[in-house]
Amino acid sequence: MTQNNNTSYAFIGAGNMSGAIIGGMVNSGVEPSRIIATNRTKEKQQALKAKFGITTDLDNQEAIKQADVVILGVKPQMMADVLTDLVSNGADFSDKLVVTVAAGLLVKRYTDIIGDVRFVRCMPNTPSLVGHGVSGLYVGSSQARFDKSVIEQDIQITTELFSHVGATVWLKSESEIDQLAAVSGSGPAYFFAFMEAMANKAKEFGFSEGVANVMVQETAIGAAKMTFNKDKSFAELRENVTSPGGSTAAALNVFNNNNLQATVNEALDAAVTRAQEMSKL
Ligand SMILES: NC(=O)C1=CN([C@@H]2O[C@H](COP(=O)(O)OP(=O)(O)OC[C@H]3O[C@@H](n4cnc5c(N)ncnc54)[C@H](OP(=O)(O)O)[C@@H]3O)[C@@H](O)[C@H]2O)C=CC1
Ligand SMILES: O=C(O)[C@@H]1CCC=N1
Repeated sequence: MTQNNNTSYAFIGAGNMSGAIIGGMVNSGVEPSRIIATNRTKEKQQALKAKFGITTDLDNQEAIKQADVVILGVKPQMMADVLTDLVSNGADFSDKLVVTVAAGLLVKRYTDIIGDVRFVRCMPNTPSLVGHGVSGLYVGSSQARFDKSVIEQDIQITTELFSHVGATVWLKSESEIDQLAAVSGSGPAYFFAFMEAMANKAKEFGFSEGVANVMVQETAIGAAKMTFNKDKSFAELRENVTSPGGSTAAALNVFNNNNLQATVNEALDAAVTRAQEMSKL
């Protein structure tokens, strides 16, 4: 099975992450009738149906039956129970490509429950919704039992799927997923936290909430867009804003005196450590 205009997708668990991927897929032109989503509570499903026109009226078993690619989008803590329940109720993954987006769960944890099926681990991020996602991808070593051509096809199908919502990065070892997650998986939250802090200070200066938000939003998107100019590194772009002895230099000195790089290093290391801990739970 190569991905084509008929490939169908079932998202099991339609929360924040699945919703972002589904939205990004539909926005990039994937036919909504090829996308099924299930969720434990019905409100989120109904919202996705209303917004994107996808199919949401099937239960997990029927959704899996009808799909070529099954995307597992429940919380890591729930994954084993959800899969055990599916298998004990007869779910058959043998002709499916199964893709998980959960953090901190090793491939073996899945294949121990659902068997040695065709399997890809993905670490996406929520900017998938707006076509600027980053998806780290890893084909499990248990895939060694499949023909090289099957694995290559699965790599192609998954690359095409996640290319609909942004950039794809194939990883050579499963441990790299935790590192990629610390950068791009969790990364949007770091930028949101920084934006929140800047907007709070702008309001403290006396700007209205609306003006504070616009200043921060436009600055963030403008700065991000400028980094796609391949002629200039992040450091050069920073230097271009920073007049020697000027006000930007005064602000950056505060960040540096508070060890910005060391703080970022410590935060990303903490994310990796937590993902590693989760994989052992
Ligand atoms: N959010 C992010 O930025 C990222 C998340 N991830 C991964 O994505 C996964 C989902 O995270 P996120 O979307 O944030 O979490 P959410 O809680 O938003 O989504 C999980 C969804 O799964 C549903 N669910 C639970 N049990 C079942 C079931 N038996 N059948 C169908 N649906 C079920 C929940 O329903 P209910 O409405 O009842 O709670 C919920 O809507 C996690 O494994 C996380 O590690 C990966 C990268 C980034
Ligand atoms: O916080 C989490 O566990 C997931 C992984 C990356 C983003 N959200």
